[in-house]
Amino acid sequence: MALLLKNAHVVDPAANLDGVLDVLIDGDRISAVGEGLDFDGAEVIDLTGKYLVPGLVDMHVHLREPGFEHKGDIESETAAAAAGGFTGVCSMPNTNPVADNGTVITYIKARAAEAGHCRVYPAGAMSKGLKGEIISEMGDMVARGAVAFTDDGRGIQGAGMMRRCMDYGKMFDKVFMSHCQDEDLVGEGQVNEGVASTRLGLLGWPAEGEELQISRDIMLAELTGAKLHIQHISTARGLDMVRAAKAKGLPVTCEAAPHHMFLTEDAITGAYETCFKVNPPLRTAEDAQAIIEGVLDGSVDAIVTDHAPHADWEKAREFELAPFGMIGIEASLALINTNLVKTGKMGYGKLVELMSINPRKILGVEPVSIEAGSLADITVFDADVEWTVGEDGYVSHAKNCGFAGTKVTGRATDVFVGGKQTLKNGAIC
Ligand SMILES: NC(=O)N[C@@H](CC(=O)O)C(=O)O
Ligand SMILES: [Zn+2]
Ligand SMILES: [Zn+2]
Repeated sequence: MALLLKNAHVVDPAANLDGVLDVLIDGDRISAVGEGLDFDGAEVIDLTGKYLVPGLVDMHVHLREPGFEHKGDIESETAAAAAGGFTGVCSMPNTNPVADNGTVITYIKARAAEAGHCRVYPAGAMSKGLKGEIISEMGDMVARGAVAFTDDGRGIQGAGMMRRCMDYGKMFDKVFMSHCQDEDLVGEGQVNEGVASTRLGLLGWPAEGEELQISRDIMLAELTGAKLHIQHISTARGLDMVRAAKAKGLPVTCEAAPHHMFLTEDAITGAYETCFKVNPPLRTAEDAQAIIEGVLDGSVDAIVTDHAPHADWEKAREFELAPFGMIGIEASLALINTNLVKTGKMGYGKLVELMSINPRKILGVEPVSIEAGSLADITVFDADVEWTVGEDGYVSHAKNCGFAGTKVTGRATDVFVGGKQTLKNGAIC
């Protein structure tokens, strides 16, 4: 049956739209956009007062399945994505078995289709077992639907190996996404090296441990001609390197997570606050400010969450023993709305670029826009509703959110994926 979405405030810079319109969906595609649309037999959904945008995509998410279902699984974490307003996510390969071959990619896609909450665009590992030694089965993974390569969870340590991955893999025309961490320099680092590590008596994870690999990978992208995307960028200097690469015309993009913009190392007041243990670590206030400025000036291409579910018992340990990572996919839209849009720093058009248009572009997946013929992947949100992160629990299997208790404004109400509703009035369908 056709669906007629009435009276929403449509924002889509790609289609040059910013105003109240109706959207007609027929099957999995949008069939008309305009004022006062009518369609015989269509189910009508009134969206007066709400924003309607091309479906949001979070290009950095850990779904944990296969292998770490005690943290979360494809069903629970894609449902959390829908609750957060996302129509698609890019899944990271640090599962067990690692997503380093076509069979695992096929498994992830099949489980995601079965769950039906959002699209999953799987990233395949660059190296077998994320060991940084042998190139993964890149061609086989691409043939089964992998959209990008990354060893996320770790970085490729050897520059020669990274070069070989890029040289070999660039024939598939996919982006190389880099988790930048020089393991020899970072060692057992727990929190940002400097004031936080000194104050807490924890080993430091220096900014240089990230920046060295950002700089290396930019040089290797130039050497090989491969497309490079820097993951979860967290330092001012790292971002300047990306800026310089872009100015040179290199195919380099980067992403940033809300926790590296709106939380700093100062949030960690005790050695048991493991919800703030993330990789790369929360940095200084100056770094966080620089990342926000990068988002506003276009140096940061995409907002991601690096949604990283962990079990309570894994996080309820001493800082050194707890795993790195926090969840974030249910709060991301609200955090950006609250801190960047409602404060007047940017508009919804920019939000759509950062959370919808650019992620699809970087991943090379079919673009979506609010116009006839486009896939009907659509996010609808209430920009003014106030709520507190975590107060009603999470749809995610995990609770390790560094923003728990934060008052925010704005929340997704309805999500459509290929014309099928996956979130209805804030409830998972
Ligand atoms: N970011 C994190 O702190 N953790 C991620 C790994 C990663 O993204 O590098 C995880 O898999 O838990
Ligand atoms: Zn990472
Ligand atoms: Zn990650």
